[in-house]
Amino acid sequence: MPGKRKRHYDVDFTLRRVFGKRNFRPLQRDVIAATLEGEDVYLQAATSFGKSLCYQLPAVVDFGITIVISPLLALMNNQVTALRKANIRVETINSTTTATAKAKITEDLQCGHPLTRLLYVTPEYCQLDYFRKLLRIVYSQRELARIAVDEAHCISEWGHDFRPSFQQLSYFKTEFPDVPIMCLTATATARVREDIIDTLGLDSSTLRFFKMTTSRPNLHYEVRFKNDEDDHYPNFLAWIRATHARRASNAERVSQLQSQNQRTDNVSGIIYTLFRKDCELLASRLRSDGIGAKPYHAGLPHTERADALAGWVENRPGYDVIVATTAFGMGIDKENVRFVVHWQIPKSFEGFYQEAGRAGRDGKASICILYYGREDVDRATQLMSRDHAKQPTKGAGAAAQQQQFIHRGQSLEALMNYCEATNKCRHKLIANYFGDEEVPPCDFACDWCKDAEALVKRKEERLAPKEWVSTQRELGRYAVDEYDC
Ligand SMILES: Nc1ncnc2c1ncn2[C@@H]1O[C@H](COP(=O)(O)OP(=O)(O)OP(=O)(O)O)[C@@H](O)[C@H]1O
Repeated sequence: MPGKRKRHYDVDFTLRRVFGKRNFRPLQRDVIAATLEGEDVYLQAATSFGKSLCYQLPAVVDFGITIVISPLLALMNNQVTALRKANIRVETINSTTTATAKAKITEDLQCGHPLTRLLYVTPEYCQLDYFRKLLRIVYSQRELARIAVDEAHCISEWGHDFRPSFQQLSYFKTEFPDVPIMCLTATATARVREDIIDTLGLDSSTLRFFKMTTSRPNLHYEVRFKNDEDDHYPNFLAWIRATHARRASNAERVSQLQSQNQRTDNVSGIIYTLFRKDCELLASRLRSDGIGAKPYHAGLPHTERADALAGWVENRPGYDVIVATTAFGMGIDKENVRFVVHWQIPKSFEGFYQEAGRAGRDGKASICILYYGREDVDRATQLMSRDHAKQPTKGAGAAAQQQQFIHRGQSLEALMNYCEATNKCRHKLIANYFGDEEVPPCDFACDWCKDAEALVKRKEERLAPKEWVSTQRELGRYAVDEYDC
């Protein structure tokens, strides 16, 4: 119910009974208490911290309905499936919702006292007059409990260009000033934070601000150097085969997996590529080498994508590795992802951290490998310029888009510096980028801490010289016009 509240909620009981968890993780309880008291909340915490619980649990214990604004279809469907398993009344309206299901949800909202506890929608849906009318009915009955904006960094990253609906989310504070808002993200620099707060119309003097470390100590970060002259596929294939062999030779691990009804030959992972072409090619190459791999990109039919995601989430044979463009993964919670590989430098630092963050969500050691070649930095830059060229050059949003383009360039440059760095722990480099105050632990969990000298040597041996790359660039060698992404 909107407004400042003081009511007793048995959150520990609900945590155990409904969500099946024994204890809160550090600060989850405080975040939950703040939103239940009717405060606006900003929560920034590492990937896999457990941010979703911070709005899901209040939605279950509190009166009224929680509207969750989520940017991606797969993410919504993933969360809805998980919540339904816990018998929580949750719905989603998106392009995959059937007309019958939509009519039922509408009816539930129209009565003003919805039985639905959580409703997942896109920012685009929040713009529809029809939906806003329904929200006003619920609000008039004091049953609009809270608004949660998941993956809130998308407001800043996408809202200025291809998803302008994010910019319209200030509607909630204007129309329902006493309904608490919670925004959640794993990846926001100080500038992005300000942008989020500003766009949502939140008052920073009263906003409850929770910012935790971005550190993921169980992730092992590694940069592998490459150049255009060499195919790095054999390097990856050798690595994954060695991983399979290691697992098969560990009798204890094999019997543990068997007792849990898990396949012993399933090393679940994701490979991110910048281009659709690479994505399909790589998946088929892996399959022909006996590794169960499926492609996933926005150009594939919805049914094929849904099948790839479902097979991978369920650990089905033949679906161990997803080869995806960035259309995959944000917010997806699959616990046993043992590796995330970037086939070339991703387009932004935030994207890199988010995607790497799909690994090791069960807390077990997992590896994040980034194949870095200087030639690819040029390709990523060109891709960005190509996206930018599609934006209108005049009109109200043009200046903001120009600014956004500059920020994207800075983010890519920061990632390039991360890859080139041979003088600092990778966990520390990530923490620096996101402005963490704490120094992250790294127990030999990065290539620099493991063996700095060997890292320097590999870099010298494998990267193309800067001068050579710049000459090739001038010759237009790295044009990406033929790529679809
Ligand atoms: N208190 C808890 N005890 C045990 N497990 C928890 C707890 N809170 C959350 N989890 C589990 O942690 C995992 C990650 O949670 P969640 O998906 O909410 O992460 P997130 O912070 O949104 O991460 P990302 O930003 O990467 O999407 C989930 O499997 C969730 O069930």
